[in-house]
Amino acid sequence: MATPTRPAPSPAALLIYPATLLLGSLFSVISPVARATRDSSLRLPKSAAPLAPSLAADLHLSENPVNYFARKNNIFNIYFVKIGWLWTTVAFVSLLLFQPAYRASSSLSQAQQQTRVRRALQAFLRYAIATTIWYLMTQWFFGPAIIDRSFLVTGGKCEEVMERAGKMDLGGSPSTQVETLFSAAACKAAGGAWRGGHDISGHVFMLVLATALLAHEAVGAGAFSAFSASNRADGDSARERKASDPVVSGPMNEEPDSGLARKWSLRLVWGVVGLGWWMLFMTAIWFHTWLEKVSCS
Ligand SMILES: CCCCCCCCCCCCCCCC(=O)SCCNC(=O)CCNC(=O)[C@H](O)C(C)(C)COP(=O)(O)O
Ligand SMILES: Nc1ncnc2c1ncn2[C@@H]1O[C@H](COP(=O)(O)O)[C@@H](OP(=O)(O)O)[C@H]1O
Repeated sequence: MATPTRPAPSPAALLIYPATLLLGSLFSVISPVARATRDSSLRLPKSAAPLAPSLAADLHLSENPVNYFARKNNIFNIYFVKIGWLWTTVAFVSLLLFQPAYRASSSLSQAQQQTRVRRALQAFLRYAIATTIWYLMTQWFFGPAIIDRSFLVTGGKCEEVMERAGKMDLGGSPSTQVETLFSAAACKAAGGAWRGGHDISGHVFMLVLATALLAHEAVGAGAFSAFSASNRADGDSARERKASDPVVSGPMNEEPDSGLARKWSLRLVWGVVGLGWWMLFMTAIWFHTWLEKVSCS
């Protein structure tokens, strides 16, 4: 029997992201609570309010809205999303350390050990690529991040700071000035308003990337463990197989895994994925325009 070492999750599963954004956006339009929050807290011209939640975000008007998740200072935003890549990294490392699919051990044949090391390296490469993409899109791209640059290219600017820059010399090197004016974080820190352009949601981008990466890895690692367990239960037929067959790189003759760490690492990963999905849904309801949300998923 061939061993399904890493069943690939179906690409159709990715449809959950556009579906989530669509559902959140619909909810934001039809929910009386969402409408009431917008109408009372935005204090924007009535015609502009439903179309411009990101404008409200810029103006810091969503600090005490009715719904807890519509607040920028909600605990999940501060301690989970704002340091989301750290959570992603911790969850990913726990998979690599504790899932039998990646863990080499002395009780395995050499061929099996090599297979696991190769698998772990491939997983790390996937993580490194995702980390690089996240970094370039949201943190730094030879200066301002790609999301910030796309905002500027589409006509956005840091309004208050631009005005002040017109009145006085900012000092420093030319690159310091560019950093000061052209990144969303620097603009908001300087008390400016990041307004006018197409503001792709960094939250949506990061949450989609992180949850897809972790879920993809967890499905493979979980299936490997389940297969391993079912093979151990079926001991007689497993013993009939050739333990040293290097082609069959599956887990049928492998050591019993250290159950607790394996279970908890999967729980951590699915916890991060679940909370990530929930925060994505909240962003879809309370923040950004339709186009800004959809353009980064
Ligand atoms: C060319 C090949 C290079 C290979 C490089 C590979 C690197 C591999 C390993 C390197 C280890 C990196 C470890 C990263 C550790 C971290 O977790 S970084 C610190 C944590 N920081 C975050 O998680 C920040 C997450 N937040 C954001 O990105 C933003 O807040 C946001 C969610 C995008 C929202 O943006 P706002 O402006 O706040 O709206
Ligand atoms: N689910 C969520 N919960 C709380 N705040 C959110 C959020 N999604 C987006 N925001 C806030 O909305 C603003 C735009 O975020 P983004 O462009 O990343 O989607 C950010 O404000 P701040 O930059 O003032 O923190 C961010 O913190």
